[in-house]
Amino acid sequence: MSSLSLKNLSYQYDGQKVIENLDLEVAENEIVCLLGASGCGKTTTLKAVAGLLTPQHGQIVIHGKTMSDDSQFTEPQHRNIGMMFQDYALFPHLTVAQNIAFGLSKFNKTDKQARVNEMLELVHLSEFAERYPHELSGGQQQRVAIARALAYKPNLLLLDEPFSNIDAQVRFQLINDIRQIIKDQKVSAIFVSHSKEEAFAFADKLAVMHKGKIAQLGDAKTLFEQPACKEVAEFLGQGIYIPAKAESKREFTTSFGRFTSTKACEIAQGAGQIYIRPAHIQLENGVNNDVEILQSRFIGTEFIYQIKVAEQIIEVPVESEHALNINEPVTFKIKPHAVNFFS
Ligand SMILES: Nc1ncnc2c1ncn2[C@@H]1O[C@H](COP(=O)(O)OP(=O)(O)OP(=O)(O)O)[C@@H](O)[C@H]1O
Repeated sequence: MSSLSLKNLSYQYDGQKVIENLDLEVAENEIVCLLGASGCGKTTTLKAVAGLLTPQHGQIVIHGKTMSDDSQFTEPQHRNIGMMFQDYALFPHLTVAQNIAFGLSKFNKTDKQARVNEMLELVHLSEFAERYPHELSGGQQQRVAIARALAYKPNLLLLDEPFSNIDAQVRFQLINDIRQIIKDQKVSAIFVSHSKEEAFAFADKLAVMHKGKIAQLGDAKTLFEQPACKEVAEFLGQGIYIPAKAESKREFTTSFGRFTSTKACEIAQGAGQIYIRPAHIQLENGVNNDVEILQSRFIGTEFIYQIKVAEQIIEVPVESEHALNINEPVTFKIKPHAVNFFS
């Protein structure tokens, strides 16, 4: 059974369509990241799942129970969902232990104390039980928030930009810790982020949103290597489009020469474009084939060259030992890789 199933979900604010016929399935114990450009409807989707707004159309099913469809609506407090938002929303006048105990009103005193202790241990904050939120670091506050969200054993956890206030230096350690906590508790989670690096580190699957729909759902490697559309390709990493003709599923002709993909591209047919990421570009001194070096900078182990090619600008790293002589002609080559072709 899916943990969460969204079917044909639509939502509009004052006539402005934000989510349109959105479908999404989250499996049990799976962490899915809603990823996409600002304003594409990520938070609105999360709020609809939480029951904080009422979709105009569609169905929301959590663990086999319909929470919302055209004829019914379950209030947020009856959805058994844990929520965590970017400001953590801890109660400043309550201690860490009291914050975690907050949602446990249905537990008796002994069970409540046992569950709070269990959660404190889980997030490694037992010795901070009597502190107040302002006496904790950002990462510790966030661990309290996750402990509170998990304390009453929710069916589903919703996290909106949970790592955005965390210092970059500790962020990835914390992401690993919290991922492990969620996995240990065998809860499914939907997580909203702007950052693909966070999504790659935290989620099992990514759901890239575009114009109120899920453009593609899959694991990070699949989305990165086989994006279903230009929006997904571009969102997951910068690149440039090179006009190309598919001679077969593997052979492509471009103005930079003939090129063989390392993997068959099933949709390749006729004239189109291939999407080239910096890692697929090889620059070397030789004959200039319509590439212009705009800038170069040294960043330690490599040089970064900003180049203009096919009327687009891209930054390409080159290891120091292969540094270019930028006063001489430069050749643009496409390295062997699994091609992304768009017709
Ligand atoms: N209460 C509201 N009233 C009217 N429009 C709203 C409201 N909340 C959000 N919107 C609009 O709905 C669209 C989607 O908003 P949403 O917050 O879901 O986007 P998002 O993908 O989470 O964006 P971000 O990444 O910037 O947080 C945006 O165009 C936003 O301006």
